[in-house]
Amino acid sequence: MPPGVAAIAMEEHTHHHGTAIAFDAAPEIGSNIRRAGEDVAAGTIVLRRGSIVDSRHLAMLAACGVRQVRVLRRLRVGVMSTGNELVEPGPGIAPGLITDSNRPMLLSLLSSPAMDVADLGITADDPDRLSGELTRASARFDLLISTGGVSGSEADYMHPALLSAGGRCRAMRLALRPGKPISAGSLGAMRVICLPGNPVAALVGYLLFVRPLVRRLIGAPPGAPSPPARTAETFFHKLGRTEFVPVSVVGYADDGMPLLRKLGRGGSARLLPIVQSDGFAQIAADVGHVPEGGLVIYHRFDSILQL
Ligand SMILES: Nc1nc2c(c(=O)[nH]1)N[C@H]1C(S)=C(S)[C@@H](COP(=O)(O)OP(=O)(O)OC[C@H]3O[C@@H](n4cnc5c(N)ncnc54)[C@H](O)[C@@H]3O)O[C@H]1N2
Ligand code: MOO
Repeated sequence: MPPGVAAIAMEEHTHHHGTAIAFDAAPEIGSNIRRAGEDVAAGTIVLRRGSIVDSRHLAMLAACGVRQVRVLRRLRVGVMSTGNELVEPGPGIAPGLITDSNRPMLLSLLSSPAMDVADLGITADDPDRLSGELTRASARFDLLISTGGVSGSEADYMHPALLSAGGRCRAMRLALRPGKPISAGSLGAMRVICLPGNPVAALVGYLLFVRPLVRRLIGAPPGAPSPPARTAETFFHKLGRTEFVPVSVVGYADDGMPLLRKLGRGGSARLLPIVQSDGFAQIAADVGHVPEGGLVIYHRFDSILQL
């Protein structure tokens, strides 16, 4: 800015007459001038310790001429599928086999600049191999997420494998549908969450247990609670387990809340309803059928699938 300039007028609001310039209107003193330090005065705190650095902060740091900041190291997370029946996605599949859909889902759910997420592939239902994988993983990761092998039948080995590797583990049956069987524990400093194998059960387990834990470990504040919504029809529900059902928004109630309709027959192994729906409705364990117009919690996929 040349010294002594009091205001800037836009060229299109002026007229040239030879070497003279006429203004359409007298410019206000200071107009169209950005003064050094106007946005950030010297001494302003632009980023506090403990902040999650996102794109806005990167712009600010760059604008302040900062080339490096100290950050926490990334959380190291391993994702493993278990099951003899599992194969990698690809065209065609032999009878009796199942394509591994949990791993791509979890790897995507966990992708974040705050984390280094490693794909540990598929491990067979073999207690020694699982235990070996867990031991190797404990030297590399802060957190291991597995799916499959937790429902407690003879061929479910996550719980025994974690114990035989020298870890701690609790096998639980939660009042949750889908997502009843789940195990959790640790091996050395590595935390372990063993989600059920059924894909929708794995997703619900991720949302309820993995996501909050990961947010805490990377220093992010707890996610905002999901809001209530109203049912557009009766939601039949058996007492005893909190249920997550795929729903679509079909309109808005008089009070402005979304009106939800169930997406056909859900189920813990069925991916199509969750792809065709907008989110999950959560019906509490101690609530029976929810009548038309009744309240449920509505977890929108477009917010809960982000970390
Ligand atoms: N004896 C019992 N059996 C089962 C119980 C129970 O309480 N007692 N609970 C049922 C419920 S509920 C669920 S959920 C499942 C979860 O069991 P597991 O974690 O042991 O899972 P798997 O048997 O390994 O797999 C279940 C189902 O999901 C398929 N699967 C596994 N991994 C994947 C993957 N990565 N991608 C796609 N699909 C996967 C697997 O092939 C099975 O079909 O247990 C019930 N049984
Ligand atoms: O409860 Mo399991 O998690 O339905 O399928």
